Amino acid sequence: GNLWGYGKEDGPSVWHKHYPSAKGNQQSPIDIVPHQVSHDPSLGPIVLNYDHCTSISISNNGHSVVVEFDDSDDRSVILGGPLVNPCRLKQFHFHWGGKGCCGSEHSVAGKNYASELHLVHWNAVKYRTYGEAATAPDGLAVLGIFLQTGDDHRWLHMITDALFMVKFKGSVTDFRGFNPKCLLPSSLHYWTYPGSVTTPPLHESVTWIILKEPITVSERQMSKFRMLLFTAEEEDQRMRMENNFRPPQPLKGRKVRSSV
Ligand SMILES: CN[C@H]1CN(c2cccc(OC)c2)S(=O)(=O)c2sc(S(N)(=O)=O)cc21
Ligand SMILES: [Zn+2]
Repeated sequence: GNLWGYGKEDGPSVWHKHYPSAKGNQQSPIDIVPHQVSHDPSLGPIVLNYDHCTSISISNNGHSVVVEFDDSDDRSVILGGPLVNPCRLKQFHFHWGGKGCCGSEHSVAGKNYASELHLVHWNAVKYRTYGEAATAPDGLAVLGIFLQTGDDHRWLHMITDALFMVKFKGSVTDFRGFNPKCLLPSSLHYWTYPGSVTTPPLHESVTWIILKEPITVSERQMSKFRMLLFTAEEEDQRMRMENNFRPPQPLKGRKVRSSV
Protein backbone atom coordinates (compact mmCIF):
# COMPACT_ATOMS: atom_id res chain seq x y z
CA GLY A 1 0.00 0.00 0.00
CA ASN A 2 1.08 3.54 -0.56
CA LEU A 3 1.38 5.94 2.32
CA TRP A 4 0.21 8.91 0.30
CA GLY A 5 -0.78 9.86 -3.22
CA TYR A 6 -2.82 12.36 -5.22
CA GLY A 7 -6.19 10.63 -5.10
CA LYS A 8 -9.33 11.43 -3.12
CA GLU A 9 -8.47 9.12 -0.23
CA ASP A 10 -4.71 9.77 0.00
CA GLY A 11 -4.24 13.18 -1.61
CA PRO A 12 -3.01 16.62 -0.44
CA SER A 13 -6.15 17.33 1.65
CA VAL A 14 -5.42 14.36 3.97
CA TRP A 15 -1.60 14.39 4.03
CA HIS A 16 -1.71 16.26 7.38
CA LYS A 17 -2.99 13.07 9.07
CA HIS A 18 0.39 11.35 8.71
CA TYR A 19 2.61 14.37 7.97
CA PRO A 20 2.11 17.16 10.56
CA SER A 21 4.35 19.56 8.59
CA ALA A 22 1.43 19.88 6.15
CA LYS A 23 -0.03 22.64 8.35
CA GLY A 24 3.33 24.33 8.96
CA ASN A 25 4.25 27.99 8.51
CA GLN A 26 6.36 27.69 5.39
CA GLN A 27 4.66 25.16 3.14
CA SER A 28 4.98 24.94 -0.65
CA PRO A 29 3.88 25.51 -3.32
CA ILE A 30 2.52 29.07 -3.20
CA ASP A 31 0.80 31.50 -5.56
CA ILE A 32 3.43 34.08 -6.56
CA VAL A 33 1.91 37.58 -6.94
CA PRO A 34 4.47 39.63 -8.91
CA HIS A 35 3.26 43.05 -7.68
CA GLN A 36 3.70 41.93 -4.05
CA VAL A 37 7.20 40.58 -4.66
CA SER A 38 10.02 42.70 -3.20
CA HIS A 39 12.89 43.36 -5.59
CA ASP A 40 16.13 42.68 -3.73
CA PRO A 41 19.18 44.24 -5.42
CA SER A 42 21.45 42.20 -3.11
CA LEU A 43 20.23 39.03 -4.86
CA GLY A 44 22.88 38.04 -7.39
CA PRO A 45 22.36 35.80 -10.43
CA ILE A 46 21.83 32.07 -10.17
CA VAL A 47 24.79 30.03 -11.49
CA LEU A 48 24.31 26.44 -12.69
CA ASN A 49 27.57 24.50 -12.99
CA TYR A 50 26.14 21.43 -14.72
CA ASP A 51 28.86 20.91 -17.32
CA HIS A 52 30.20 17.68 -15.77
CA CYS A 53 26.88 16.47 -14.49
CA THR A 54 26.27 12.75 -14.51
CA SER A 55 22.78 11.45 -14.87
CA ILE A 56 22.49 7.83 -13.77
CA SER A 57 18.92 6.60 -14.04
CA ILE A 58 15.32 7.43 -14.78
CA SER A 59 12.61 5.89 -12.60
CA ASN A 60 8.92 5.90 -11.69
CA ASN A 61 8.56 6.24 -7.91
CA GLY A 62 4.75 6.06 -8.00
CA HIS A 63 4.47 9.84 -7.65
CA SER A 64 6.48 11.20 -10.58
CA VAL A 65 9.22 10.34 -13.06
CA VAL A 66 12.64 11.06 -11.56
CA VAL A 67 16.10 11.40 -13.17
CA GLU A 68 18.80 10.74 -10.54
CA PHE A 69 22.36 12.10 -10.62
CA ASP A 70 25.67 11.07 -9.08
CA ASP A 71 25.93 13.49 -6.14
CA SER A 72 29.08 11.97 -4.61
CA ASP A 73 31.06 15.15 -5.40
CA ASP A 74 30.56 18.77 -6.47
CA ARG A 75 30.54 18.10 -10.20
CA SER A 76 27.07 19.62 -10.70
CA VAL A 77 26.00 22.41 -8.40
CA ILE A 78 23.74 25.44 -8.20
CA LEU A 79 25.20 28.54 -6.55
CA GLY A 80 24.67 32.28 -6.12
CA GLY A 81 21.28 33.93 -5.87
CA PRO A 82 19.93 33.48 -2.31
CA LEU A 83 22.21 30.52 -1.59
CA VAL A 84 24.97 30.76 1.03
CA ASN A 85 26.52 27.42 0.02
CA PRO A 86 26.65 25.70 -3.40
CA CYS A 87 24.15 22.82 -3.53
CA ARG A 88 24.64 19.52 -5.35
CA LEU A 89 22.19 18.33 -8.02
CA LYS A 90 20.54 15.12 -6.80
CA GLN A 91 17.52 14.59 -9.03
CA PHE A 92 14.92 16.25 -11.17
CA HIS A 93 11.26 15.35 -11.68
CA PHE A 94 8.03 16.84 -13.00
CA HIS A 95 4.45 17.60 -11.90
CA TRP A 96 1.68 17.77 -14.51
CA GLY A 97 -2.10 17.82 -15.06
CA GLY A 98 -4.65 15.85 -17.07
CA LYS A 99 -5.14 16.26 -20.87
CA GLY A 100 -5.36 19.98 -21.69
CA CYS A 101 -5.38 20.83 -17.95
CA CYS A 102 -2.76 22.61 -15.87
CA GLY A 103 -0.50 20.73 -13.49
CA SER A 104 2.08 23.17 -12.16
CA GLU A 105 2.48 23.45 -8.38
CA HIS A 106 3.40 27.13 -8.11
CA SER A 107 1.14 29.64 -9.85
CA VAL A 108 1.77 33.24 -10.92
CA ALA A 109 -1.04 35.64 -9.99
CA GLY A 110 -3.42 32.67 -10.06
CA LYS A 111 -2.17 31.39 -13.43
CA ASN A 112 -1.11 27.72 -13.51
CA TYR A 113 1.14 26.26 -16.17
CA ALA A 114 0.79 22.88 -17.87
CA SER A 115 3.63 21.39 -15.84
CA GLU A 116 6.52 22.23 -13.50
CA LEU A 117 10.06 20.81 -13.53
CA HIS A 118 11.90 20.60 -10.18
CA LEU A 119 15.69 20.31 -10.03
CA VAL A 120 16.49 19.18 -6.48
CA HIS A 121 19.83 20.14 -4.92
CA TRP A 122 21.24 19.64 -1.40
CA ASN A 123 23.74 21.53 0.75
CA ALA A 124 26.69 19.12 0.98
CA VAL A 125 28.92 21.87 2.43
CA LYS A 126 26.94 21.99 5.70
CA TYR A 127 25.43 18.48 5.79
CA ARG A 128 27.11 15.10 5.48
CA THR A 129 24.21 13.30 3.82
CA TYR A 130 21.25 14.22 1.67
CA GLY A 131 18.90 12.78 4.31
CA GLU A 132 20.35 15.15 6.93
CA ALA A 133 20.04 18.11 4.54
CA ALA A 134 16.43 17.19 3.70
CA THR A 135 15.34 18.03 7.25
CA ALA A 136 17.39 21.22 7.71
CA PRO A 137 15.97 24.70 6.92
CA ASP A 138 18.94 25.48 4.63
CA GLY A 139 19.36 21.92 3.44
CA LEU A 140 17.69 21.86 0.02
CA ALA A 141 17.49 24.20 -2.96
CA VAL A 142 14.90 23.40 -5.62
CA LEU A 143 14.97 25.17 -8.98
CA GLY A 144 11.45 25.31 -10.42
CA ILE A 145 10.83 25.76 -14.15
CA PHE A 146 7.35 26.20 -15.63
CA LEU A 147 6.33 24.31 -18.79
CA GLN A 148 3.78 25.92 -21.12
CA THR A 149 2.34 24.20 -24.18
CA GLY A 150 3.12 25.25 -27.74
CA ASP A 151 5.73 23.88 -30.17
CA ASP A 152 7.73 20.70 -29.48
CA HIS A 153 10.68 21.20 -27.12
CA ARG A 154 13.77 20.22 -29.12
CA TRP A 155 15.39 18.23 -26.29
CA LEU A 156 12.48 16.98 -24.16
CA HIS A 157 12.17 13.90 -26.45
CA MET A 158 15.32 12.61 -24.68
CA ILE A 159 13.09 12.22 -21.59
CA THR A 160 9.76 11.33 -23.23
CA ASP A 161 11.39 8.64 -25.42
CA ALA A 162 12.49 6.86 -22.22
CA LEU A 163 9.13 7.00 -20.42
CA PHE A 164 7.86 3.72 -21.90
CA MET A 165 10.70 2.00 -19.97
CA VAL A 166 9.39 3.29 -16.62
CA LYS A 167 5.62 2.98 -17.15
CA PHE A 168 5.02 1.19 -13.86
CA LYS A 169 5.66 2.32 -10.27
CA GLY A 170 8.98 0.89 -9.09
CA SER A 171 10.54 0.64 -12.57
CA VAL A 172 14.00 2.12 -13.17
CA THR A 173 16.34 2.11 -16.13
CA ASP A 174 19.79 3.46 -17.06
CA PHE A 175 19.73 7.07 -18.20
CA ARG A 176 23.27 8.34 -18.73
CA GLY A 177 24.75 11.45 -20.30
CA PHE A 178 21.70 13.68 -19.95
CA ASN A 179 22.48 17.28 -19.03
CA PRO A 180 19.42 19.22 -17.77
CA LYS A 181 20.97 22.48 -19.03
CA CYS A 182 19.09 21.73 -22.25
CA LEU A 183 15.81 22.20 -20.33
CA LEU A 184 16.55 25.77 -19.15
CA PRO A 185 14.81 28.85 -20.57
CA SER A 186 16.95 31.69 -21.98
CA SER A 187 16.61 33.88 -18.86
CA LEU A 188 17.60 32.82 -15.34
CA HIS A 189 15.66 35.68 -13.71
CA TYR A 190 13.88 34.23 -10.69
CA TRP A 191 11.66 34.58 -7.66
CA THR A 192 12.85 33.06 -4.38
CA TYR A 193 11.21 32.26 -1.03
CA PRO A 194 11.68 29.87 1.94
CA GLY A 195 9.41 26.83 1.67
CA SER A 196 9.00 23.08 1.86
CA VAL A 197 9.15 19.88 -0.10
CA THR A 198 5.77 19.73 -1.89
CA THR A 199 5.26 16.03 -1.19
CA PRO A 200 5.32 14.11 2.05
CA PRO A 201 7.25 14.33 4.32
CA LEU A 202 6.72 18.07 3.52
CA HIS A 203 9.90 19.06 5.40
CA GLU A 204 10.40 22.87 5.55
CA SER A 205 13.92 22.57 4.20
CA VAL A 206 13.71 24.17 0.75
CA THR A 207 15.02 27.46 -0.61
CA TRP A 208 12.75 27.75 -3.65
CA ILE A 209 14.15 29.41 -6.78
CA ILE A 210 11.44 29.71 -9.46
CA LEU A 211 12.44 30.90 -12.95
CA LYS A 212 10.17 33.61 -14.34
CA GLU A 213 10.48 32.42 -17.96
CA PRO A 214 8.69 29.17 -18.83
CA ILE A 215 9.96 26.66 -21.37
CA THR A 216 7.65 25.52 -24.18
CA VAL A 217 6.76 21.88 -24.82
CA SER A 218 4.03 20.44 -27.07
CA GLU A 219 0.76 18.92 -25.90
CA ARG A 220 1.96 15.73 -27.66
CA GLN A 221 5.11 15.67 -25.50
CA MET A 222 3.02 16.34 -22.36
CA SER A 223 0.68 13.46 -23.28
CA LYS A 224 3.62 11.04 -23.07
CA PHE A 225 3.96 11.80 -19.34
CA ARG A 226 0.33 10.70 -18.94
CA MET A 227 1.13 7.19 -20.20
CA LEU A 228 3.01 6.66 -16.94
CA LEU A 229 1.11 4.87 -14.15
CA PHE A 230 0.87 5.54 -10.41
CA THR A 231 0.47 1.78 -10.04
CA ALA A 232 2.91 -1.14 -10.19
CA GLU A 233 2.82 -3.86 -12.88
CA GLU A 234 1.41 -6.47 -10.45
CA GLU A 235 -1.51 -4.24 -9.34
CA ASP A 236 -4.79 -4.96 -11.12
CA GLN A 237 -6.13 -1.37 -10.94
CA ARG A 238 -4.12 0.67 -13.45
CA MET A 239 -4.11 4.38 -12.53
CA ARG A 240 -2.77 6.90 -15.05
CA MET A 241 -0.13 9.22 -13.58
CA GLU A 242 -1.56 12.75 -13.88
CA ASN A 243 -2.56 15.68 -11.62
CA ASN A 244 0.42 14.85 -9.37
CA PHE A 245 0.59 18.38 -7.96
CA ARG A 246 -0.09 19.96 -4.56
CA PRO A 247 -2.30 23.10 -4.58
CA PRO A 248 -0.95 26.46 -3.31
CA GLN A 249 -0.41 26.82 0.46
CA PRO A 250 -0.81 29.86 2.77
CA LEU A 251 2.04 32.41 2.51
CA LYS A 252 1.87 33.08 6.31
CA GLY A 253 3.80 36.32 6.11
CA ARG A 254 6.68 35.03 4.01
CA LYS A 255 8.41 37.43 1.61
CA VAL A 256 8.91 36.46 -2.02
CA ARG A 257 11.96 38.25 -3.44
CA SER A 258 12.98 38.72 -7.05
CA SER A 259 16.37 39.18 -8.66
CA VAL A 260 15.26 41.73 -11.27
C1 LIG B 1 8.76 12.03 -3.13
N1 LIG B 1 9.39 13.27 -3.47
C2 LIG B 1 10.28 13.86 -2.47
C3 LIG B 1 11.47 12.93 -2.18
N2 LIG B 1 12.55 13.65 -1.50
C4 LIG B 1 12.58 13.81 -0.10
C5 LIG B 1 12.56 15.07 0.46
C6 LIG B 1 12.60 15.22 1.86
C7 LIG B 1 12.67 14.14 2.67
C8 LIG B 1 12.69 12.88 2.10
O1 LIG B 1 12.77 11.85 2.96
C9 LIG B 1 12.82 10.60 2.37
C10 LIG B 1 12.66 12.70 0.71
S1 LIG B 1 13.30 14.71 -2.44
O2 LIG B 1 14.17 15.56 -1.69
O3 LIG B 1 13.91 14.03 -3.52
C11 LIG B 1 12.02 15.64 -2.97
S2 LIG B 1 12.10 17.23 -3.56
C12 LIG B 1 10.42 17.35 -3.85
S3 LIG B 1 9.74 18.79 -4.48
N3 LIG B 1 8.42 18.45 -5.24
O4 LIG B 1 9.45 19.66 -3.38
O5 LIG B 1 10.74 19.31 -5.41
C13 LIG B 1 9.82 16.19 -3.48
C14 LIG B 1 10.71 15.21 -2.97
ZN1 LIG C 1 8.50 18.50 -7.21
